[in-house]
Parts: sequence; C-alpha cells; structure tokens
Amino acid sequence: MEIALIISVVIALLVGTVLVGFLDRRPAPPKGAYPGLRDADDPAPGVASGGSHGSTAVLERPEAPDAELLAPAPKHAAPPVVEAAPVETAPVEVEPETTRQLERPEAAGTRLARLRARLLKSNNVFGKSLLALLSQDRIDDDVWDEIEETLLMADLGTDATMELVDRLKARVTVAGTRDPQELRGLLREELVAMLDPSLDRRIAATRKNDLPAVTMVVGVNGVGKTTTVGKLARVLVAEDRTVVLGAADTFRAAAAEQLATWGARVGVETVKSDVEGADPASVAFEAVKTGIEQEVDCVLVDTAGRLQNKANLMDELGKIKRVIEKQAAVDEVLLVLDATTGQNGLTQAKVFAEVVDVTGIVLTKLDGTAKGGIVVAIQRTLGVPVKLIGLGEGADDLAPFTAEGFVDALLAD
Ligand SMILES: Nc1nc2c(ncn2[C@@H]2O[C@H](COP(=O)(O)OP(=O)(O)OP(=O)(O)O)[C@@H](O)[C@H]2O)c(=O)[nH]1
Repeated sequence: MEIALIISVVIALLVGTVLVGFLDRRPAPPKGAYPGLRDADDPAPGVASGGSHGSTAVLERPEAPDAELLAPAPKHAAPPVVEAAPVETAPVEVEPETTRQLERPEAAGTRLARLRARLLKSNNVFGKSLLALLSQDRIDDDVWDEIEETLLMADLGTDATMELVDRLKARVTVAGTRDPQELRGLLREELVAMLDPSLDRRIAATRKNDLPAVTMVVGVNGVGKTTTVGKLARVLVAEDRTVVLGAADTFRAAAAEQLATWGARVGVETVKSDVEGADPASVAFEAVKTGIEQEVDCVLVDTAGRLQNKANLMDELGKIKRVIEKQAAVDEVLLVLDATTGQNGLTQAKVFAEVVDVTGIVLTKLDGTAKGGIVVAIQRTLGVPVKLIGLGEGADDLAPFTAEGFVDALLAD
C-alpha cells in the first residue's frame, strides 16, 4: 500500500513538472516575422491613426510560381506572385494550364494616342473654345477677355493665363493672320511651351550600382494612388522591366490586397503585411530587400497619405524614405493628384512638396474634368514635371505624359 502511495506521488510530481514547463514556454515567433524597424525615438506604430498595432509585421512570403499556371511565361514574367491571379472558374471551358497567360499590358508609347479621345471629350471646351475665339474675324478686347476667362476656367492659374494671353496677343498681332490652321499652329506652340517640353519626364526604372531603382508613390487617399501604383507596374512590365511592389499603405486594409491583385495580373510580386496598421517603413524595407534579392529593375512603394496632420505625414514619409535608404537610394517620389479637385489638388501638392522631395506628378482622373489646364498650374507651382496622366479606370488607362501629345489631344478636331 505504502509503496503504491509513494509511486502515485512521484507520478503526480512528474506530470506536474512537465505541464508547468510546457505552459511556461512562450510561443515561438511566427515564421517569417521580422523585427519592427522603428527607431528608438519613433512613435509607436499606429499612434498617428489612433489604432493599436504591433511593431512587428509578418510579411507574406511568395510561393514559388506554379510554372504551369504562369506558362508560357513572357520574358518579363519571371518574378513569383504572392497572390495567385484570379483563376477562371468555368469548369468545362477551362483553358489547359499551359495556355493560361499573364496579361500583356499595352505598350507605353501608344497609350496617349489611344486615350486622346477621352482627353478631347473632357477638355473640348478648353481647346475648341480657344481655337474658335482666336479664329474670329476681329479679335478685340472682349475676345481677349473671353480667352482669358477660358484659360482661367480650365484651371491654368492666374499667372500662366496672363502670360499666355500676352504671348498670344503679341504673336497674333505680329503674324497678322486670320488663317485657322496658322492660328492653331501658333496656339499649339504656345501651349506646348507653357508645358515646358524640355523637362525630363522619364520614370526611374533602371538599376543603378547593382541595385533596383526605387520609387515611392505618395498622395492623399482616394486620389487613385494604389490604382496608379498598379497601373504603373503595368507600364513598366510593358517596357520589359522587372518590378516588385511594396504595399506600405498599411492603414486601409484592402489597399494591400488591391495592390497584390494588380501585381498578380502581370506576374509582379507584392510585398505586404498581414497586420493592419503594421509599420509601413518595415513593409517598404522588406519590399526593397526583396527587390534587391531578386535583382529586379525597380521597386514601387505605395504609401498612406493621411493629411490631417502635416507633422505625422512628414514623420511617416520621412521614416519610410530613411529606412529604404538603409539599402538603396530612393530615385523617384511620385506625387499622385486628382485632377478633378482643382485648386484643392494644388494645396495638397504644396504640402507634400514641403514634406518630401517630389520628383514627378501623376495626375489622375483627367478624363473626368474639363480643367486640363491644371497640368500647367501644378508644374509651375511645384517646378516638377507631370510624368503620367490617368485617363480612365481601365488597367492601361495611365499614359506617359508628353507636352506635345497632350496639347495635340486638346486641339484635335
Ligand atoms: N475615371 C478615373 N478614375 C480613376 C483614375 N485613377 C483612379 N481612378 C479611380 O479612383 C478610385 C480611387 O482609387 P484608389 O487607387 O483606390 O485610391 P487611393 O488613393 O489609392 O486610395 P487609398 O488606397 O485609400 O489610399 C478608384 O475607383 C479608381 O478606379 C483615372 O485616371 N480616371
């Protein structure tokens, strides 16, 4: 009996020890977790948005692409995708895996020509009225006033309007012509000059010092920023560039998913965090790291742009840039602006320009406004070229901007 009692006590003690050891153990860090990159003096993640977020983020690591799903791979389609492209579900007519292809985006060069009609439709008042006014038999002060009004209505801005009217007056007087074609040519020249065709509008997309070109895309939420990053990836893929996307807009849960879907359609990997409100700088860091490892041509980093507080914005964008630059230079900061917001867009532009060194403007939704003159106003205000314009919601409705192409579209018959 006694022996049985002693044995029971020993067994109970052993079981207790094992249980205590097991429960005491902290859970192992999840696979793929990496330390947050906030500096010691940085505010805790999520403070700015009022959320409570951890300082570590778990990035999704891409699975190796299913060679058959992606085959036959175009030469630019090598990078793995994080999220598989939406797969057609029709069971009967499903294509054999081997014939399924990634989307082939439209070449950049043909886009503005294709989208001309949209620009003309939305901005015909601008181009057509100017031409009609200039072509009148006699251009008196009233006509010049109307020309001035037309330019102001198109959001050209006061300074640019005055300048253009003065130049047109001088040239029309000197030329002494009433010929509509000559007047059109003259107006074209002056409008192109206002847009400064000498500006370098190329997007940084070439590797430098064995590192990818890094582009940060900034702008207020809702202007079409995430869409623009997705569309820009397509522009680059169409130019046979390899790309990695970084979903550093961690404040809108759907933004990362949205971006990943854009990327997956053209075989571009998106680095994102599963944690809503994760440290955007960490995501940006991982995206650039992935881009370096995969030796891609460029990394595009989407950011959040809450404007309630300029100091927060400065903190966040400054931090992202600083953290990226631990690995590679930020070659391009593209500011996305919504053309339909007119002067409000200009105010936003100024705030962002004070916070980061903007190198180019992307003007979205030009298909939805008759105020095409905003292109001139923004360029002049910021001294930064408009590099791309958005002319619709379609995947390839983002076109590289050229002064001549834009003006020709405005003045087309
Ligand atoms: N008509 C038109 N719509 C556009 C254009 N560019 C973007 N959009 C639309 O604008 C809406 C907002 O785009 P998003 O990319 O989600 O905006 P966002 O700035 O990224 O917003 P957050 O993700 O919240 O930061 C979407 O419905 C886009 O399809 C454009 O050039 N023309």
